[in-house]
Amino acid sequence: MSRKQDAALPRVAVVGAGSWGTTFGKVLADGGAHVTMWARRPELATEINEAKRNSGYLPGVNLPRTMSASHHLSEALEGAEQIYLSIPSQAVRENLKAVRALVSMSDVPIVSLMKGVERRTGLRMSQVIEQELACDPMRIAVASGPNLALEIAREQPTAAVISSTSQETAEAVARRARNRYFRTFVNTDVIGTEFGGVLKNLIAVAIGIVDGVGYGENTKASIITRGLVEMTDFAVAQGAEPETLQGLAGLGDLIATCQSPLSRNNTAGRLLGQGLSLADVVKQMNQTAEGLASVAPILQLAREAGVAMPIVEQVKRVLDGTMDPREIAPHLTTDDDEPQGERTQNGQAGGGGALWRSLQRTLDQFRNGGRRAPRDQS
Ligand SMILES: NC(=O)c1ccc[n+]([C@@H]2O[C@H](COP(=O)([O-])OP(=O)(O)OC[C@H]3O[C@@H](n4cnc5c(N)ncnc54)[C@H](O)[C@@H]3O)[C@@H](O)[C@H]2O)c1
Ligand SMILES: O=P(O)(O)OC[C@H](O)CO
Repeated sequence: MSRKQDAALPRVAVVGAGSWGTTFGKVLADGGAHVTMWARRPELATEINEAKRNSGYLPGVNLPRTMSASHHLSEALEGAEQIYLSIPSQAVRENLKAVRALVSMSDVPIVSLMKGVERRTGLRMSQVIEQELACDPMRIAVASGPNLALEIAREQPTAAVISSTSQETAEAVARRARNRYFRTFVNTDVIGTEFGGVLKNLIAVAIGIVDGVGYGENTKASIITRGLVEMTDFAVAQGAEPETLQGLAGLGDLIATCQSPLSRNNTAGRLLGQGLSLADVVKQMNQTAEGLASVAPILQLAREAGVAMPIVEQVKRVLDGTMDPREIAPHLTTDDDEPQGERTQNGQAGGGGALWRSLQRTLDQFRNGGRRAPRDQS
C-alpha cells in the first residue's frame, strides 16, 4: 500500500497494546482502518512498528501493515475518528485523565473493550469513562461477546456485540469494527452488555476451580447453568434487559470463557482449585484476569439489590481462603433444605425473579415520571 493510499484510510486509535487491544487493533485494520496503538512500553511500540508483531501477547501472529504504535498517547490519538480502550479495568480511571486532556473537546466515539468493574466504586467501565471524560453517554460504546483474543488474532470466525445508548453510535462502531472473520451485532442495552462480560468472568473462575479440583462435566454444567441464572438476576436488577444475557454478551461469552484454557479467569480459577493462594495466583498470571478484582464489588451490588449469588459468593470465599475449593457446588452448602424453583433463587419458576424485578423497575419508572431509578442510569 502506498503512503497516499494509507493516508486516505479512516484512522482509529487503540489505547492498550496487550492481548485484546492488539487483537482488536488487527480486527479494525483488517476491516480497512489505519490503526495506531498506544503501548505503555516503548520497546513494544517498536516491535509493532518494525516487526509487525506483538510476540509477548500474540505469539506467531503477523499484524497488518496498516497497524502502527506509539509510546506517546498524543501521537496515538492524533486524528483518530474512534478511540478504543483496552487496559485493565482498575487502571482505566488514571489513564482517562491523560486521555481527557487530549480528546475532551472532540466528539469521537469512545469504545470500551473491557470486562471489569472498578473495585473501589463498583462502576462499569462506560460509567467511569462518562465521569472522567465528562462526555455525552451517547458517545460511548462497549464491545463484548465470546472473544478469546488469540482465536480472533488467528482469524477464526467470531461474533461480538457493540452496545451504546445511541443506536447511531453503536452502528458507526459496528461498521468500523468488522471484517471477514469478525461480525458485530448491535444493541442499546449497555448495562446488560457490560455486566454480561463482567459476570461471566466470575463464573469462569468457578469453573476453573472445578477443573483444578478435578470434578467433571456434571459439576461444570450445573455451575454454568445456575451461573447464568445468577448473572441474569443480577444484571436485570441493575437495569439490564434479560434477553441480553441470553445473547453473545451473556450466554455466548459464558460458554467460551468457561470451556477455554485460553481464558485467564478460567486459568486463575484452576490454579486456585489446585490449592494455590490468591497471592500466588496473581504472581503466576502475567495477563489480566479481571474476575479476581470484580468479585467483591459485584457481591456488594448484589447485596444492595437483594440478589442471591451463591456461586459468586463461593468464589469470594475461595479467594479469601475461607473455603476449601473442593466444597465448590452450584449451591451454598449453608442453603436451607427447602426446594427452590429452578429458574431463580427466589423460587419463582419461569424466570419470574428477573422478569418480576424488570416489571417492578418499569413501574418505578412510571412512578418517577418516566425516569429510571438513579442506579439504573448508564
Ligand atoms: N484477552 C482477551 O481475550 C480479552 C477479550 C475480550 C475482552 N478482554 C478485556 O480486555 C481488557 C484488557 O485485557 P487484555 O487481555 O488486553 O489484558 P492484557 O493483560 O493482555 O493487557 C493489558 C494491557 O494493559 C497495559 N497495562 C497494564 N497496567 C496498566 C496501567 N496501569 N496503565 C496503562 N496500561 C496498563 C499492559 O501493559 C497491557 O498492554 C480486560 O478488561 C479484559 O477483560 C480481553
Ligand atoms: O481470558 P479471559 O478470561 O479474560 O476471557 C477473555 C474474553 O473475555 C472471552 O470473551
